[in-house]
Amino acid sequence: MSVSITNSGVSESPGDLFDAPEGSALIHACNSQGSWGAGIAKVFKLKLDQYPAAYRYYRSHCQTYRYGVTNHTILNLQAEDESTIKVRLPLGTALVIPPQQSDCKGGRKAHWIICLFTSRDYGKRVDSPDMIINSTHAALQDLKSQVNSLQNDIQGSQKPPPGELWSCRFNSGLFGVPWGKTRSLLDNVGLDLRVVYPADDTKEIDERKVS
Ligand SMILES: Nc1ncnc2c1ncn2[C@@H]1O[C@H](COP(=O)(O)OP(=O)(O)OC[C@H]2O[C@H](OP(=O)(O)O)[C@H](O)[C@@H]2O)[C@@H](O)[C@H]1O
Repeated sequence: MSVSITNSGVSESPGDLFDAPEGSALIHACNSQGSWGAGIAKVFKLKLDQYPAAYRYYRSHCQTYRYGVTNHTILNLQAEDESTIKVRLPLGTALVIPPQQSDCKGGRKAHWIICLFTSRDYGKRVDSPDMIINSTHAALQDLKSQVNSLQNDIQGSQKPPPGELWSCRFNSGLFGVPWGKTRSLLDNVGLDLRVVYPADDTKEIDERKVS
């Protein structure tokens, strides 16, 4: 039985991320290497007829950090004290890609694409679950600050801010992080967000909560 689970501004229900309404933002987890090679990212890329410009935008963003080492300080949530960790940008940040004109042709929906940089690498070299949680926490704080600026700057900007924020159960697939860990961060970041998951992903949130 599918249950819509709501906690603060986060709701969960079966659905397809790409069914998000016109003008909404699609959130997914990304690596810093500029690869949308598998998982839901691959669906984004395979929907290349839908988001080619957004992919190029993400990839060029990663390439600006490829050679220079630009440090970014994030909280180490596993430490007792408020200790921090130095990581390389764009890890621990969010890239908010406005709808790209060339992606919206032929009646295709205009979607914002939000890339949360939660692991530096992917595949066998993916970061540890603890490290992914630290980067996710930092990236969500960054996203909240950017969404607030976009919403406060309506007069100044050309584009309306993102409508609804839709997300998949990011980090829980190829990045191998139990969904409950990421969901706990979403519950505490203070963003209104709709999480959708494939109908066959029948694990309820409580089953995914980790001790
Ligand atoms: N249409 C849809 N609507 C809603 N939910 C959907 C869906 N299709 C699948 N899902 C679910 O969305 C969750 C995340 O699934 P993923 O494994 O993709 O993402 P992740 O966040 O764990 O890992 C990120 C790395 O995976 C990629 O691949 P590469 O690294 O490029 O090789 C990236 O690039 C990153 O690096 C899983 O629960 C899927 O069931």
